Amino acid sequence: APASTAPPVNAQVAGDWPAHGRNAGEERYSPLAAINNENVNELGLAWRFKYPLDRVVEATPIIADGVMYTTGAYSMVFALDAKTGELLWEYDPKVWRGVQGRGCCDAANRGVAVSQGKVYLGVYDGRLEALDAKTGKLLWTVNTLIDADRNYTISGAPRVVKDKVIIGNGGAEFGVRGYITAYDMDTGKQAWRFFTVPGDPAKGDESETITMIRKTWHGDQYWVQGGGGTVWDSMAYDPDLDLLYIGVGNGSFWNYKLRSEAKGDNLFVSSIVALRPTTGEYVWHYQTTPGDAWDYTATQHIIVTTLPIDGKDRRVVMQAPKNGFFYVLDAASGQFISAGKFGEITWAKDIDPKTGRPIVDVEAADYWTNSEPKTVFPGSQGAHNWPPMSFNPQTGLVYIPQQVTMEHFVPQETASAVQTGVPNLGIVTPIVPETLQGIEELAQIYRGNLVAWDPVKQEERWRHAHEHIHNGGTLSTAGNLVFQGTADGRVVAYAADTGDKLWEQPVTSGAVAGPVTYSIDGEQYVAFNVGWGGAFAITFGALAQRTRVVPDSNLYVFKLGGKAELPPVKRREFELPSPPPVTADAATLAQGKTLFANHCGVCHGLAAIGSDIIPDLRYLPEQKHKDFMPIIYGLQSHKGMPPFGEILEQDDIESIHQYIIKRSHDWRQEMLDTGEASAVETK
Ligand SMILES: O=C(O)c1cc(C(=O)O)c2c(n1)C(=O)C(=O)c1cc(C(=O)O)[nH]c1-2
Ligand SMILES: [Ca+2]
Repeated sequence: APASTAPPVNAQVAGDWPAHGRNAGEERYSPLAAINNENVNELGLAWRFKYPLDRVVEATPIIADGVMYTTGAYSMVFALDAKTGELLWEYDPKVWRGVQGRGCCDAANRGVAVSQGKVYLGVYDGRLEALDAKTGKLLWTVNTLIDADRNYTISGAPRVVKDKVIIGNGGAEFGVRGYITAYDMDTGKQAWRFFTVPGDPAKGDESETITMIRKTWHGDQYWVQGGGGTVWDSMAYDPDLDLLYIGVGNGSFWNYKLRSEAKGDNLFVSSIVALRPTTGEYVWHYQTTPGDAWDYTATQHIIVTTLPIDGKDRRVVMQAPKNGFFYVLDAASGQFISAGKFGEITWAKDIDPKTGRPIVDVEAADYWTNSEPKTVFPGSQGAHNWPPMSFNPQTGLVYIPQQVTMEHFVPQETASAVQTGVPNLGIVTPIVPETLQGIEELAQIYRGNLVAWDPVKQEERWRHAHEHIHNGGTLSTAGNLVFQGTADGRVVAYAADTGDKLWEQPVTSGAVAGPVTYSIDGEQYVAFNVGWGGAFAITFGALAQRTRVVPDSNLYVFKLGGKAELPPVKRREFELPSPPPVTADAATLAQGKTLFANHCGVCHGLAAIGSDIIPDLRYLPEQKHKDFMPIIYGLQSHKGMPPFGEILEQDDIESIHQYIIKRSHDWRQEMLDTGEASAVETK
């Protein structure tokens, strides 16, 4: 095996899944082959763990010394006997659920890091915590946030590199300044902090790196808004080069003109940056989308491995960011080696092989210069989002949860000020169709694919089409297998070389997380976290509801000949809602529509179409209509409904309520007209 398969911790234990991407380079490849393309159809359930909350599950479990550590919504941690599924301990960081309003993308958590008897957890509200791996007892906690008034959240998994534990955060859709911080893994004492974008010039630059990148920003607004560049998911480490690679997110505002007068590259937005893990010192960067204006984060999974390039083994960094190009870079220098289109792209024609810069299609994608709305591929969900890919050194292929997305970018003329709990993009909130027919038309475009990509030739080897986008991450093994869960609630195994589908099992909900494999006492297991949620599932409910999956979050562990009973699989049936009458006039409804889009749609679904993980407001029961005002004022903040009392006036709330009622009637009528609903009237 190439050097890159040496895991960072528990190096000797081939059967473990000791770190987020299994090894330091995060290949998500396991050398285990007891389960293989010959026998994978004999997989049966070994055990299952039911999460207490039927909400989003994005975690990659860690398996070390026979224990599995996984997380559910609101950063809750569960330690399970990896052989039996017995719950050993659980830890609830008691996140105040109302902080949900500060998150763009659901109460997600992508898992913990485990090292030397400690479990490290990034908490949704910005804490980083260390727990005793044996007992789950809290050992230390630090607040990683620099500004309590800004909308920072943590969804990502911390990484342990040498003696440091490292974590970033999210929030670039709201207006924050991105950074990443390293803490001493024993004490939690801060070791270093690396800002990804420049801050208030009056306060001075924190480092020469900040002075360097400030030259790529223009105007006097970028730092007021925060600039973005959040490090909300990917990191990888190369032990030989001693480099930490971080994936940096989109700019804030999205709108390039409002953010930086449509000038400059805006470093390190949408970049991969290499740092010294001991000091946080800058080493190199590669920017995938200079002057990003489309939420083209480069936070997607980073893999460090060795590839044969022009006949010579070369250490490389690979990424398939939202922007649709697959990149191979030199791991030591960041030098551009090659790129290929793995997604549907209209924003750029190609990458200039000499400079490594994209050739932007101004006509197709520039919505800011002439304030002209543009429809651009990919959209903000990306050609690939956070669900991790995997690299199999045997086939030489990367397995990408690819997707086709697009977006109508409608620019705002003037910028709004940052406000707690309010997204702030510098564009009009994305529009989705309100009618079933419109949704079906859009759904013909929004498609997911499992793509097997040859990173050396930069070409596709095979693909499987999925009905929906936002499918799960991938795992590849020495058993010539690729595993992936799907948005419509299946877990599937494919042959890694040919792509033949070999095994499939329906499960209780949509699967978005990356699966893992491990072995105990000579027996191999494959684990899938299943729990529908995340940005697409909640915000784009119009499309996401088509999967018909219901919130029913479980961790499924399979083995050859497993005999445990699978729970019944239910799918959503659309019933007829029975809303109260609409009493508002057209102008009030129009106002309600805009307010809903700006304040409610992120969680309850644009156009008030929800996938019912977070309540689908078209189906609000009578009592909730009665309590509408107190709920908006915080009556249910303990359940995740943020208080909007300081954000919305009573008239605003009334118009939002009327708009929701109107949408409920529209839906009811469509159900009747199309015969879609199961004929039952609901109360
Ligand atoms: O810019 C950011 O700070 C930020 C943060 C997050 C997050 O923390 O989950 C997401 C995104 N952006 C984002 O653009 C995105 O598409 C996304 C999807 C998800 C998810 O969990 O499904 N999170 C995020
Ligand atoms: Ca983003």
